Amino acid sequence: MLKVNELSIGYGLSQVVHDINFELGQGEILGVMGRNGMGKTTLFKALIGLLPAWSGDIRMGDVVLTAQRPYRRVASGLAYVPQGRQVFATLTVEENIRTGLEATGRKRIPDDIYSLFPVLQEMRKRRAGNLSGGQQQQLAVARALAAEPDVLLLDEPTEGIQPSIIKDMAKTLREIRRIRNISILFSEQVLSFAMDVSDRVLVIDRGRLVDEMQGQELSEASMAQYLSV
Ligand SMILES: Nc1ncnc2c1ncn2[C@@H]1O[C@H](COP(=O)(O)OP(=O)(O)OP(=O)(O)O)[C@@H](O)[C@H]1O
Repeated sequence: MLKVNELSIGYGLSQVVHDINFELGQGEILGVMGRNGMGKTTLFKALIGLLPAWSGDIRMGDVVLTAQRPYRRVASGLAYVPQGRQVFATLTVEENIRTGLEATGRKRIPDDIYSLFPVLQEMRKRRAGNLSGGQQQQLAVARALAAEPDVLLLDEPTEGIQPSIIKDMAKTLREIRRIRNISILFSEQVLSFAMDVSDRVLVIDRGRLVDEMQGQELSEASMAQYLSV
């Protein structure tokens, strides 16, 4: 599916991500875990094309995405849920979901979106700015899924969300994978969430991938040195 080879990224003269290599399998849920400032957001922005790669490449199957604009990457099957959600506060829920259709040329919201997120159907005429944090996160995921991606990128999906809602979100991601059979890459610091959803986890430390674990190997003990637990 998504393949990242020797990827380096930075800002100005300062390099933040160093020579990252990984591959996301078909239908796999893969986590990138690390503390604040380790380079997770930088990596995700480069994957979707909001930041240029300094070197290395990003591929979807045989298609090289590295120099493509974000909308081209969406057309190639990537979709991105940014950290902090960034829904359009003054647009309605339904209008927000429709913005996810733009790169695809399709007009119809896929049928499974409102069954995955019934609360969004109830609130589809409300302005997104009036939704709770958890509902906005659902909306951001729904908007990304409207593009019918093969790979869903989620940057710190639990940030600012209540623990009870975090459990629901883990369940929803597994359900999305079951229904759509897509691959999911997420970044995280919340260990319980990663334990709930991941097939596998990569650990990022100062911009380098330093460890890899299967989901069942995740524990407070195995991750203590990498997270603030
Ligand atoms: N626009 C920028 N210009 C310069 N340096 C930046 C910029 N954005 C981030 N950085 C630096 O890059 C490093 C990695 O930041 P990044 O946001 O990717 O980390 P993160 O792991 O996503 O952390 P967080 O959980 O806080 O979002 C940090 O040292 C940060 O200060």
